[in-house]
Amino acid sequence: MISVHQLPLTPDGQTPVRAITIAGSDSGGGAGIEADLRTMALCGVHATVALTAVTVQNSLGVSSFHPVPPQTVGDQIRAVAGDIGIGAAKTGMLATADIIAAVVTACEEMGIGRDARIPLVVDPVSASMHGDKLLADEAMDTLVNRLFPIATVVTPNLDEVLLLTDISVTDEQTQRDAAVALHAMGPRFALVKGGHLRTSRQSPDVLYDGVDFLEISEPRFDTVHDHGAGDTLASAMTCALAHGFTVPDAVTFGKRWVTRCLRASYPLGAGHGPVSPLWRLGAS
Ligand SMILES: Nc1ncnc2c1ncn2[C@@H]1O[C@H](COP(=O)(O)OP(=O)(O)OP(=O)(O)O)[C@@H](O)[C@H]1O
Ligand SMILES: Cc1ncc(COP(=O)(O)O)c(N)n1
Repeated sequence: MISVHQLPLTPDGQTPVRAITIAGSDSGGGAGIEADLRTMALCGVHATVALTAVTVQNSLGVSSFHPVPPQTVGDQIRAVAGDIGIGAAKTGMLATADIIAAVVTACEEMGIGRDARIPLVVDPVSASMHGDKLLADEAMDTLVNRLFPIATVVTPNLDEVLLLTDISVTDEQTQRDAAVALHAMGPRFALVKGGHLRTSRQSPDVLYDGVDFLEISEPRFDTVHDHGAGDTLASAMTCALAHGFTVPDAVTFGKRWVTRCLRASYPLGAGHGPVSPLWRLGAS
């Protein structure tokens, strides 16, 4: 039975497991790299970073963003993987086609990807929860043609599923159909998140490996404070992979983790507050 307390914390003075998040910064501290750093720290993982973009963002939305030069994004991955070493990698907001291409090149060089030593979780972030674009329209093809084929697992939400596959997920069957269509794009596993399936009292996520489906379901919370849920799930999965879990076990761990973080989410600003891993510190 996988529990949210399962990942071991490292004793003082010893080097913990390491992971990298390749993602954008959220100035409001709810999603993006800031969410990844919180979850990774509280999963006992030393988080390293390849920053892809600076967003101007708060609880009400994203007003603008500024991409980091693609060469600098790739060089951050090379610098970290070549010295510190990483057990697993995660991508979030990638902003432009040129950044995606630079990430793919650096991952291939450093042994990151589905057929390499270091597993790669790809959260194909296309827009914020407020509907503000975080990926250039023309970058979708590069995401699918270059990044998906090297992904260990892709984790789209239902809006991203619609953009990627033209499938509108409304029930279990269409969620499975979408997982099959996404798997055909090249990742080893496709995870279709059911967070936006508001008709259900559950929040079912479906994982597909080309043969078997695994449905991982937890209770649904009626809350508007769910900012950063997707990043938190993907980061927790990345931590579990860095600790040596299989992909199905990492997804099960990540799902339990994000559910616990949704239970602990809090209001912030006038809009959507963030999911919170701070419960792990023992406050609630
Ligand atoms: N209201 C909710 N109650 C329970 N679980 C939820 C809820 N909303 C989302 N989840 C779960 O949280 C995880 C993230 O799902 P979601 O579909 O919200 O991703 P996302 O839209 O990419 O998140 P983000 O808001 O960070 O972009 C999934 O495991 C999903 O099932
Ligand atoms: C930098 C960055 N990365 C990802 C998200 C998606 O998160 P959400 O869907 O909760 O807005 C975001 N808003 N900002």
